[in-house]
Amino acid sequence: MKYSPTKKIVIAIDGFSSCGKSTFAKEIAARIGYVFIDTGAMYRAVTLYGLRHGAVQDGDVNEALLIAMLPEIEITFAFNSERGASDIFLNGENVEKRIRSIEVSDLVSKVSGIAAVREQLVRQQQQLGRQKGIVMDGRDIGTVVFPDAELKIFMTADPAIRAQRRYKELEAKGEKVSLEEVERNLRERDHADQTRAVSPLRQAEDAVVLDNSHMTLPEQMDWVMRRIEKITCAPCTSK
Ligand SMILES: Nc1ncnc2c1ncn2[C@@H]1O[C@H](COP(=O)(O)OP(=O)(O)O)[C@@H](O)[C@H]1O
Ligand SMILES: Nc1ccn([C@@H]2O[C@H](COP(=O)(O)OP(=O)(O)O)[C@@H](O)[C@H]2O)c(=O)n1
Repeated sequence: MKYSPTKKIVIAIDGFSSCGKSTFAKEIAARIGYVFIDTGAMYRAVTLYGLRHGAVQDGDVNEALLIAMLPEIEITFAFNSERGASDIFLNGENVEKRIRSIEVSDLVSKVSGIAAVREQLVRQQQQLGRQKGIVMDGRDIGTVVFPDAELKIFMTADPAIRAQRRYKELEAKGEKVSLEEVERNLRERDHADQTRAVSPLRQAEDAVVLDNSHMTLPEQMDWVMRRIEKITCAPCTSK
């Protein structure tokens, strides 16, 4: 059936690591012609910058140094038609692949716990979504970035299934990493993201929970399109 909306909305997708938020958000955006923004990529890009410029070293983050570097960091997006999603650029360089390494994954939750980093990125995220028609995924989208989002989804999946999915993805990309390392990274990040002082990962009160442990992407799409249509097409169906 053709999707004929009468209004544009903001769709906020939050949840645990590697449960399929970006895959889902990308598919939704393609289906209804929205912009998709992966906010995790933004925290990863700041982490990569810190690693390259000595503010993130030996598994630790020099907060003062990284904060001083923030004005030098420019993050932009450009649509990549081959991937069907936007690639992320760090000061003009396409870092879409670089930011997915286990080295960045191991440090990103330390960087994302810094209030000044969050302030800068949240401001940019709010700008990107000011005209609506956006699907954004992350950890604090429904709680902090867009507390008034019309549709909020909180995603989760069995931790062993999530680790297996991410492991398969990294293995296919040729990254030398073990399943144990991936599991450990997921566990540590989920813990750090849920317990940090600033904007911790939590389910917004008005979010709908989606556990996709045993769901395929087409099943998820049926689930979400019913909800999107209800919100964006309500006036037309009541005529
Ligand atoms: N419903 C699903 N069933 C099986 N695998 C999935 C599903 N959704 C996503 N995946 C796979 O799981 C991995 C993590 O997905 P991703 O979208 O990157 O998660 P997140 O954005 O939550 O970190 C990817 O390899 C993706 O292809
Ligand atoms: N809105 C967001 C998005 C990500 N993050 C941080 O960035 C990290 C990487 O996010 P991600 O979405 O790329 O992680 P994956 O689920 O893809 O592994 C998370 O573990 C969080 O520490 C955040 O704090 N707030």
